[in-house]
Amino acid sequence: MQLNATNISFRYPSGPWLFQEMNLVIHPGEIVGLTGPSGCGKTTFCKIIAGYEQAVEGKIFIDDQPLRRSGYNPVQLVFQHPEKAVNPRWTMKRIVTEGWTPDRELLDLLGIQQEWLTRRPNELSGGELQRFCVARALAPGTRYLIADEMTAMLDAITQAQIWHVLQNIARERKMGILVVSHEKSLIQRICHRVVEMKA
Ligand SMILES: Nc1ncnc2c1ncn2[C@@H]1O[C@H](COP(=O)(O)OP(=O)(O)OP(=O)(O)O)[C@@H](O)[C@H]1O
Repeated sequence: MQLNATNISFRYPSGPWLFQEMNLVIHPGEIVGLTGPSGCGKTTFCKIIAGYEQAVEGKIFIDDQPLRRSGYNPVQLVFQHPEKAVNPRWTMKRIVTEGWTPDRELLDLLGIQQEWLTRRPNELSGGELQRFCVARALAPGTRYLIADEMTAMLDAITQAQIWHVLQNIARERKMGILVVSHEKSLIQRICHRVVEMKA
């Protein structure tokens, strides 16, 4: 029932190997930290395990099955910059209901105000927008959430609120989370274990 990245090697065309034969397992409900120096390939690795980028070598399995290329992606990726992840012309209601319809309880837990739903992305702060990206990623079909510097731009209170919700969901739904962060205190506080990538 786990997410299994096996022997993953990657290089961008004509670039050096970013990583070779990297292995990572995330169990259901497990919160795993991923740290490493800037440029070592953390974001690239996240894109590979979410199926956004193809590994040069190696495979991603969920429950021993290769990651599906069609239908709802059980591995959802949330990036640092929410403005790059939304259609600027859509209303927030349309954006957050793109893949599923979060209930009011979840929106409340994430601090999403009703009146924001009729706005467009440029009428919200980065932190407000990121709450929508988190809600959008939490459909019942999400088995693993990949949080790539997801709360790096948020103030401490908003960050704590979002992680509190995600820790509860991870426990209740047995959803695994990969937390990429340069913030040691965040990693120490919420992760069950940490994987370190070398330069
Ligand atoms: N599309 C691309 N084409 C070529 N090289 C790229 C591309 N995207 C990233 N890189 C390079 O790959 C390396 C790894 O980038 P990546 O964003 O995965 O690192 P990272 O560990 O997440 O860094 P940071 O901690 O600074 O966010 C960097 O040297 C980057 O310049």
